[in-house]
Amino acid sequence: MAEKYPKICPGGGLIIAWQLKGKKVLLVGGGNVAAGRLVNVKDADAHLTVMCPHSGLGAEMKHRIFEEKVVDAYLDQTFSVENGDALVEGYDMILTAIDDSDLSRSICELARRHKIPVNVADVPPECDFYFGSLIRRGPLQVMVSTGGKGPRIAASTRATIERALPENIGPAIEKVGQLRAMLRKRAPDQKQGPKRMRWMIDVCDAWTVDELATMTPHEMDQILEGWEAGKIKNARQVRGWAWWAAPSWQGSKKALFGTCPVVGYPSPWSAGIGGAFAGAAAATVFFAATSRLRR
Ligand SMILES: C[C@@]1(CC(=O)O)c2cc3[nH]c(cc4nc(cc5[nH]c(cc(n2)[C@H]1CCC(=O)O)[C@@](C)(CC(=O)O)[C@@H]5CCC(=O)O)C(CC(=O)O)=C4CCC(=O)O)c(CCC(=O)O)c3CC(=O)O
Ligand SMILES: NC(=O)C1=CN([C@@H]2O[C@H](COP(=O)(O)OP(=O)(O)OC[C@H]3O[C@@H](n4cnc5c(N)ncnc54)[C@H](O)[C@@H]3O)[C@@H](O)[C@H]2O)C=CC1
Repeated sequence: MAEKYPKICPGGGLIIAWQLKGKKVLLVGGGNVAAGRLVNVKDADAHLTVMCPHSGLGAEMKHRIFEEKVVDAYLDQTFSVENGDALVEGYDMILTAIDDSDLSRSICELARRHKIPVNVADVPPECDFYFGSLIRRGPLQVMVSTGGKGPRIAASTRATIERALPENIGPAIEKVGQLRAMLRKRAPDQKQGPKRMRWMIDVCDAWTVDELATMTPHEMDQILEGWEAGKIKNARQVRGWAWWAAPSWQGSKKALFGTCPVVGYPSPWSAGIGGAFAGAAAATVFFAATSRLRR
């Protein structure tokens, strides 16, 4: 019997989209790993301070600090535990990416005392959270984690997922965001929540990713005209004959007759049709052969 409720699988981490906008992050270190952390936290709009002596900065970190200027504060100094309390004061998150695990552990203890969440790149058991292998397509974010067990496998799994993503997934989500905002304006009442959600689910399911990605504001208005009557207009109804020439239909043609971009096997449709023909041909040959034997 199928489980009624999802099974609890202990031993994982909590995968969440932590909102860091404007939060103060201290990053200690300036090598390649620190440069990777920088991308992660700046993608989340954090206020970032980098602490690392100038002589220790790698090429990417130098570029980020002095050319791209995405680092909000740069402190040209080494972290020392003697004045550690003063150094960590006021931060919302601390990240270390240094080649000194004793110092990493000390920074970790300091952060705990100050109740600041901390990630220590070289001492996984001490971390409050791990980083993962990431995909970013506009508003879409995918993270793969192996709980620290196999970072390389996290990266290769991420690459597999990346290849499976529809090309237009980012713009499609942007457009859905706009449509949702327009719907909230048209139907702002809290009590309409369940109807709003049902309607959004049905619209998202009725339009393909390519169709959503190419939706115009005028088409959104047309879809919204169906809201009061609880009607869901799909792309063919909104676009009429133009739909047949639209990129989404070209995409559907590819799905029917092309090859799968992930593993390279032919589309299930053409494979199915081809398989049926091949099956029929084989059966005919078999029948012909056996009937000849019978004769
Ligand atoms: C715990 C964690 C740190 C944290 O977040 O706290 C951690 C820890 C460590 N990694 C080490 C090594 C390698 N790390 C990578 C790659 C990545 N590592 C990443 C994350 C994490 N690595 C966190 C857990 C992630 C998870 O859940 O799986 C990724 C996913 C994201 C990112 O770094 O931003 C990024 C891929 C990004 C991408 O390409 O998409 C490779 C492969 C490569 O470079 O190609 C190798 C060499 C192969 C190997 O060693 O396996 C070592 C040294 C071990 C030693 O000294 O022997 C430690 C420390 C230790 O394990 O003790
Ligand atoms: N993805 C991950 O999480 C991975 C983690 N690691 C671990 O992460 C750590 C950092 O790796 P890399 O960037 O390759 O090392 P790296 O040796 O290139 O860089 C270390 C950096 O720390 C700085 N540093 C050292 N002591 C400091 C101090 N007291 N205050 C401020 N800055 C200080 C150095 O100047 C240098 O910029 C290593 O310990 C490594 O084992 C390694 C590979 C992957």
